[in-house]
Amino acid sequence: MTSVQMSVKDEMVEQFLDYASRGDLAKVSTMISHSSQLLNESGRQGWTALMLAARNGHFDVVKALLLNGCNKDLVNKSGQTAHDIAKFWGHRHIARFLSSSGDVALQGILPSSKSTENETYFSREYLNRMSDKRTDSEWLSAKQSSPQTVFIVFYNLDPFVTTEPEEVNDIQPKLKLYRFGKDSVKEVIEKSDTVVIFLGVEKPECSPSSPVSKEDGLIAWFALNTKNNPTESLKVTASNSFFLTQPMPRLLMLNEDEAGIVAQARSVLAWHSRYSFCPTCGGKTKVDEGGYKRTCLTEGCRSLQGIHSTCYPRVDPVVIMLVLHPDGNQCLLGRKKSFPPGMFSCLAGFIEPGETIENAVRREVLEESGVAVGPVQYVSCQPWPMPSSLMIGCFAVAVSTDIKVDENEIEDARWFTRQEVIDALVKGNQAVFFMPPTQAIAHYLVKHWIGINSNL
Ligand SMILES: NC(=O)C1=CN([C@@H]2O[C@H](COP(=O)(O)OP(=O)(O)OC[C@H]3O[C@@H](n4cnc5c(N)ncnc54)[C@H](OP(=O)(O)O)[C@@H]3O)[C@@H](O)[C@H]2O)C=CC1
Ligand SMILES: [Mg+2]
Ligand SMILES: [Mg+2]
Ligand SMILES: [Mg+2]
Ligand SMILES: [Zn+2]
Repeated sequence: MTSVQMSVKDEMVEQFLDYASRGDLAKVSTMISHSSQLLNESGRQGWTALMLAARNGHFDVVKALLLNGCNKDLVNKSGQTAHDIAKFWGHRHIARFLSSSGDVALQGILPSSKSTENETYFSREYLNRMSDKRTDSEWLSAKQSSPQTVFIVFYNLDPFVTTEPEEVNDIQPKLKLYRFGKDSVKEVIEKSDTVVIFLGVEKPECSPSSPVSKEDGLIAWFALNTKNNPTESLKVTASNSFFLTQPMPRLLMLNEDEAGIVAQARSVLAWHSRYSFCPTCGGKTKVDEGGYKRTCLTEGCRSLQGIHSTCYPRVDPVVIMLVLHPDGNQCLLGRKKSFPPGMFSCLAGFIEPGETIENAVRREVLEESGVAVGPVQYVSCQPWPMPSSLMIGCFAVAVSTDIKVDENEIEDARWFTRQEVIDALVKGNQAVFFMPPTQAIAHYLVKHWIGINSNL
């Protein structure tokens, strides 16, 4: 670097520190937008802009510097942080603000947390689960023999579906679950490898046109799964009907009501297919409570004492997060090797035992992208029956912005501007990159961020 270049840079730093010291928010913001490196520069005695603003009580400037990602832990030549300086000079509100780890400033990036329950694909409850009926074996067997009862059938966890007649010629026809009556599945139910579970009863408001049952007015639904191809034994009348192999992405082609039913049925049936024996002693188990419990048959087995957590279907919590840049105008998206070329999505990861949602978000983002995260805000969730995850969707604000990808887990991660994201949502795969389909919570999170921040 020549001495001329050095002095230009030094002059810029001096200017920046002077504006911060005088509390000139507009000038400070303009200079940061041109050169974010200024944020952590220091002048005489190692004083940074944050220290000078804190010294002179300029709260707005302190906030803006933190929002833009400056390091509040730097010390001057006397070993003081900006927090120490604010405290010494009696600016208690600034000291408090700095000691709250700057999260308050970063919270400004997040939308206000109105608690609205947002519906996602796989989350609609078409059935009332009526868990109290699961232990009423008489009621359950009466319902299994009722002509109004609906059975849905899975073969190795693939549901039997039919195409809507008028949509057969569409490029992507909508799929419907094939609704069997008791006589059509009788033979399959009798096979020893078949597992039958009770799903619930139709909510009257969801299915006003359905006939009501003679006994108690309730239309019950059951699901069954078999490991041997049951096609020969099933009585099917519709022509365009088949087992839906390759669940992803084809499970996303169901209507919203039925997607919710599949989320419930597939996850519980997947649990049965993976936990054939007692996980504690390896002994045989019996299916109880309408398919919602497997009880070990070995006398004295530890699984029968205390908390019976191995006896009930499991759900794996997964965090999925849209990480927002401290400038509020970019978001972090990544891609796994297995994604179709050009697709980027939110980062995601399994929550580990003994971990909060917020800490799992911070750990997974750091592991996969090298980006450090501050505040985290829950947005919405989505059951994901592949086989039994609950996707917990969050916004998170980055406190560092350099990316270092963990190539074992993902192939690439990048900051995308709001405009690039809008283009991807509007133009689909004609844009620089494309997003997962609308049914994925990743898509929902991105759209929610754009919607919330747009001035439209
Ligand atoms: N709905 C949506 O929009 C999206 C849904 N998802 C879903 O979220 C889930 C998790 O995302 P992902 O990024 O893969 O998670 P992670 O980042 O946690 O990485 C998963 C890998 O970690 C290992 N692993 C560690 N702990 C577990 C555990 N408790 N259960 C299973 N695997 C574990 C597995 O390795 P190994 O297999 O070698 O044992 C697995 O391949 C996936 O099921 C994915 O389908 C992801 C993105 C979007
Ligand atoms: Mg991970
Ligand atoms: Mg991951
Ligand atoms: Mg993980
Ligand atoms: Zn056991």
